[in-house]
Amino acid sequence: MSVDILSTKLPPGPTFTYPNIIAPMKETRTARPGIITRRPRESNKDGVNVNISNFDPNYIIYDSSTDTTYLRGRLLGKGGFARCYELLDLNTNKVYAGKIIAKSRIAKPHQKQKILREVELQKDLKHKHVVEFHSYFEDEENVYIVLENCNRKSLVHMLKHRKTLTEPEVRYFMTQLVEGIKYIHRSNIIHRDLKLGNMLLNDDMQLKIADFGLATRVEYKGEKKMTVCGTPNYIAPEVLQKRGHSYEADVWAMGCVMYALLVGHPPFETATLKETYVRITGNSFSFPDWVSPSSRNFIKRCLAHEPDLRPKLDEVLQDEFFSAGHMPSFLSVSCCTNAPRFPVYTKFNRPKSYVVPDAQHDPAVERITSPIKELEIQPRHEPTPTKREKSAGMSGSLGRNTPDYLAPVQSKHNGTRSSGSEITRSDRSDRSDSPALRETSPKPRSASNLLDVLSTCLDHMPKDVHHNPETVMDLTVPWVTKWVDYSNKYGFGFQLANDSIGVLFNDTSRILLSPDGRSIQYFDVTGKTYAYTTDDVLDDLEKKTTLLMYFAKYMDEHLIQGGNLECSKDSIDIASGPLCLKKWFRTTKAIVLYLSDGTLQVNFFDDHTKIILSYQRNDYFVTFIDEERSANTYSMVHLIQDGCQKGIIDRMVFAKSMLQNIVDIEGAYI
Ligand SMILES: Nc1ncnc2c1ncn2[C@@H]1O[C@H](COP(=O)(O)OP(=O)(O)OP(=O)(O)O)[C@@H](O)[C@H]1O
Repeated sequence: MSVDILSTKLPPGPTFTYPNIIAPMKETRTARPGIITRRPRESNKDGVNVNISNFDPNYIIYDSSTDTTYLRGRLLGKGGFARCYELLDLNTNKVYAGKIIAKSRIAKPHQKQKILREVELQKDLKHKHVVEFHSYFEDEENVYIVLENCNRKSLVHMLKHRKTLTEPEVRYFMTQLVEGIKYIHRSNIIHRDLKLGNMLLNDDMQLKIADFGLATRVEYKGEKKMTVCGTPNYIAPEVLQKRGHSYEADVWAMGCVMYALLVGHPPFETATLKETYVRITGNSFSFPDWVSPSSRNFIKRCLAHEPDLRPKLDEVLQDEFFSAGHMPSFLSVSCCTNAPRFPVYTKFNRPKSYVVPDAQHDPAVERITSPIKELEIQPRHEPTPTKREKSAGMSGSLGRNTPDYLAPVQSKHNGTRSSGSEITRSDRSDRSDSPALRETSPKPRSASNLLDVLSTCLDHMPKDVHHNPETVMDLTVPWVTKWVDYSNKYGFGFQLANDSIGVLFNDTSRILLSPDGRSIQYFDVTGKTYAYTTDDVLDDLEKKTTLLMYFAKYMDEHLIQGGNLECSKDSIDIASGPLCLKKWFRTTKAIVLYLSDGTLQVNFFDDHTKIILSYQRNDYFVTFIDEERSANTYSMVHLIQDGCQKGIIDRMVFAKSMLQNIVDIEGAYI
């Protein structure tokens, strides 16, 4: 809670005149249950989902001045005067934060004054780092201030869980705080109560400066304010000493906020107010060892005893603290409780200028002037033959192109293998008599080869089996663990089992964030690849990189992994580059995902089961993820021999028709 400290001992500040803030108050009343004629909707016109179960249909608040009915929802917090609740506007279905102040609590004139000042100063402010004012009204019992909803609480709550924040997080919040204060000062307002509790967070982890209850307007250039107000731990020495203060008092508080975020408590905090004030006026504070030199320097600059020596807000973002070191482009809400893992950052040498040859196809790379590193996509090549393959006389693509077990499959297909006989490894070495297969199967990872193998498997496996075939353990299956289809606007986001995250944009370019979250690869529409780090994003790829981060954040916060299928983080890069989603499409039944290593995944909409067909360790496998999200992988060799349940076979048949589509559309060599 903020307090007008020492206010009883000091002469009052400039007299507050009732500002012409709101049109003369019209009659308002709290509506009674039963007057709602419109059923709350589950989403508003911005497409934002509203959880209507959070709102009490029996608690209705009515603003007759605008004929707006609100439902009261969850309690967001309590202050000295106010209780703040989520309010659902039934006209627009938008959720706001409503500060509700009981009139019985604001009987004294200065209390009412505080509220009016807050409204007067905040009502015209519009900035992404300042809580937006929506409306103000009264009824017989309460005063209501309706504000932008910041439902991730405040930096106080975050610090309570986390104790201290990492330097990149502090850089992220401080940059936003500076932007917000710069705007407030440009509007001739001094906030005078900047502290962690007044730094609110919305769902996107954007900082929003709140609580203008102690703010004041500077009426003329050079005006000094005399009222002693603020929150003890954050109050500037010139305010305390009544020397007259101005915007610089906010810069001081900014230094206190940054110190608190890094160290866990404000710089002058002591057990008593008196001792705190002695420290503030004596400029006595120190840093624990772990605070970096650039953080210390910046905090020291903000905490200069003389206001004129503090940095000017227009310049602060050039301070080394902001200009060097990692600056996250977004923070996940999980940061409220757990420290994020940030990459180790390396700086690349940027060539001075570079223009992508036919950038006009790709708006986001129209003016690439500073690619960090251009990588040509290597033509897909076959892996070098293994020793075993060499000694077996197999070389290059021929040996690889015919997977071990296909010879017996083929011979069974040709009627040369007696039914029921066991398929063994030694059987499979007899592959030289399968030329047809070789001709139609140019690469083991190609869609056409997978299609052939799958067809053979389906043709020959026993159909009336009720038992589960032998499962394969210890296999790294590449698959899409999460996806989000935003192709009506941007593209298709996906997360792979190795934790890499990517987006297949509508313009056919692709972007991929490595599993450790450090490096990004961008594949433009012509197939050129650009590699850079999250710390050093190519200017012209900022938009797509930001979109990638939004997709990542969305999937992190809203989606659960589609099955319990473990995958080691670094184990599924393939010879031709990092694993990536190559194609996707939907049917009415399923979504079909085709990966760059030739893996086909089909996610069925009705029961959320999934089938994954992959080529691993020279064999083909079928992975089935059931309704309970539990995964089992079978070798196609075993399936041919032992069969499997009808449900799996049906899904394999469907996958086959999807694969046929891919081959028909894209050609055999995709
Ligand atoms: N826009 C908002 N969105 C979400 N929560 C909010 C919002 N505004 C305020 N709150 C919550 O409500 C609490 C009370 O609000 P606030 O501190 O402004 O009340 P107050 O009584 O005017 O404050 P003070 O005691 O600091 O004078 C805050 O601590 C915060 O948790």
